[in-house]
Amino acid sequence: MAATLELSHWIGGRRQGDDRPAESLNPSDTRDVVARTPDGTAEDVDAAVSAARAAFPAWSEASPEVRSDVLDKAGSLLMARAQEVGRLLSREEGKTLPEGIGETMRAARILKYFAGEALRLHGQNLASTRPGVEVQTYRQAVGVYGLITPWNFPIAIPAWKAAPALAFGNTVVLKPAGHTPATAEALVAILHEAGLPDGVLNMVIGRGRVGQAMVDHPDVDGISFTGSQKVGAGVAAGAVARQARVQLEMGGKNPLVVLNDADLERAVTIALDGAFFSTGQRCTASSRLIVEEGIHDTFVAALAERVKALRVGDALDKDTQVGPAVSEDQRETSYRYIEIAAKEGGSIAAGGERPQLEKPGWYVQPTLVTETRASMRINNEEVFGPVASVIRVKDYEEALHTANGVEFGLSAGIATTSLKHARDFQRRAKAGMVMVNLPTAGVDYHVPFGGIKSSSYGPREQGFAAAEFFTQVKTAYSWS
Ligand SMILES: NC(=O)C1=CN([C@@H]2O[C@H](COP(=O)(O)OP(=O)(O)OC[C@H]3O[C@@H](n4cnc5c(N)ncnc54)[C@H](OP(=O)(O)O)[C@@H]3O)[C@@H](O)[C@H]2O)C=CC1
Ligand SMILES: O=C(O)CCC(=O)C(=O)O
Repeated sequence: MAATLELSHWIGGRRQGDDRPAESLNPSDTRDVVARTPDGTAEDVDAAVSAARAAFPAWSEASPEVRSDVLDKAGSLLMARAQEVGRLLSREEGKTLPEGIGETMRAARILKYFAGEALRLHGQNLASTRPGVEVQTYRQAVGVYGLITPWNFPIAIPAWKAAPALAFGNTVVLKPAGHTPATAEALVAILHEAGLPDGVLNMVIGRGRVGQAMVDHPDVDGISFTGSQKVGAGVAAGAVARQARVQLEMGGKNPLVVLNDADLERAVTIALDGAFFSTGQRCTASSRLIVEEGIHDTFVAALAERVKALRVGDALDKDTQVGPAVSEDQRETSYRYIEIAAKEGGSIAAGGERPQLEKPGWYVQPTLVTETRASMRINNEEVFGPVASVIRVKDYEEALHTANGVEFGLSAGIATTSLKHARDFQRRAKAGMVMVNLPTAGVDYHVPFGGIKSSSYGPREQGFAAAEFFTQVKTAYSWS
């Protein structure tokens, strides 16, 4: 069994906190303690915010080249260690090793992308309505950002929040998810190794109260949060009450529409990927498969066969296609929804049972529930596990109506060979991201990411859009 890591907070450029009452466990084998960690308090948050505030003037006024170089170097270091960090990620979170290494590479590329963006931050020059007057806009750093991140992308999400914050001259306090502190710590350590000055990036490890203390802290200028809708709502309320900036990325109940004219093989493959890979623990997962009746039976039969063939197992085994759920809670949520769906009239076409594996882990058998109705709970509430449901519809209009008929609006996909329907779906799907003949999950790192309705709140994350949240605009007038 690999060694247990002894982690500490990062405050003011140093590791601090050697009382470690909390543990993160390997979900593939719960006998394996991945890390022992402190359980941070409001005092730790206060110390981290003070360090971030003290570091802000020098960092925000440094040449953008300095910030760019640090991010670029950190990206290179992370790429060089992608195997090692990816293995740690898979051991701690439970996604398969190729998924863990892939996510680590994605984080490295995000760091490099924002190294470039640091140099591209720009404003505008406008003609004034008054002759002889010039108007310019600038984007400037805001101050101290609190980042609250989830466990399902334990390195990519901290990277895509921290990299733009740092690139544009802000300083940061990161609170990683309680289930995955070790992976986040690897990122923070690499950024320091790359030359990040003390106090620019701080990390306080601990449970939800650490996040709450950041939301309530009067010297935190903005909060970026990814996680559940329930916690997100409280984060927004707390931040808005004291006029802090806030950005939330929350759940999804993402539809994949499959039309009669779809390429069957492609439709099945994208449904399998979108619904079950990464153990279905993606806010972009294709959890509702909305299938036109002419292709319904063939599609369901072909997909059920592929779902049954998925190999569930230890995330680090080379044959594993679906790793465990991150925690006992997440495993039980999946089985609870399978039971609810069956009680409400759904039929289990694949999975449903508990896998019998030797290792004590939080495994879930990938499950396909068919014959469901749009009104059922399985089609309205986020499960966040390898569970997908099928809704049969009579035509495209009913499919679109069903796809749009939930409170979420993150990602939506369609499998079709009809240009007309593809373009119409792109226009009319009520979602922040629309995919044609592609899985709803698995997005690029250099373009905006986010949803509408209850899925997201505030400015978009990632790509060029990240400057909106992590800078403030100043308008300058001059006459000469
Ligand atoms: N949109 C997405 O990508 C994600 C969605 N989810 C959804 O959320 C469900 C539950 O997952 P869970 O991990 O419990 O998600 P949470 O929303 O509880 O956790 C997300 C982050 O918020 C922190 N947090 C918890 N309570 C507070 C609080 N009161 N104030 C500030 N921060 C807080 C968590 O800390 P800690 O981990 O220490 O509790 C974690 O860092 C999942 O089943 C899924 O439906 C989950 C993860 C990602
Ligand atoms: O689908 C993706 O690539 C990103 C998903 C994501 O951000 C999430 O699940 O939190």
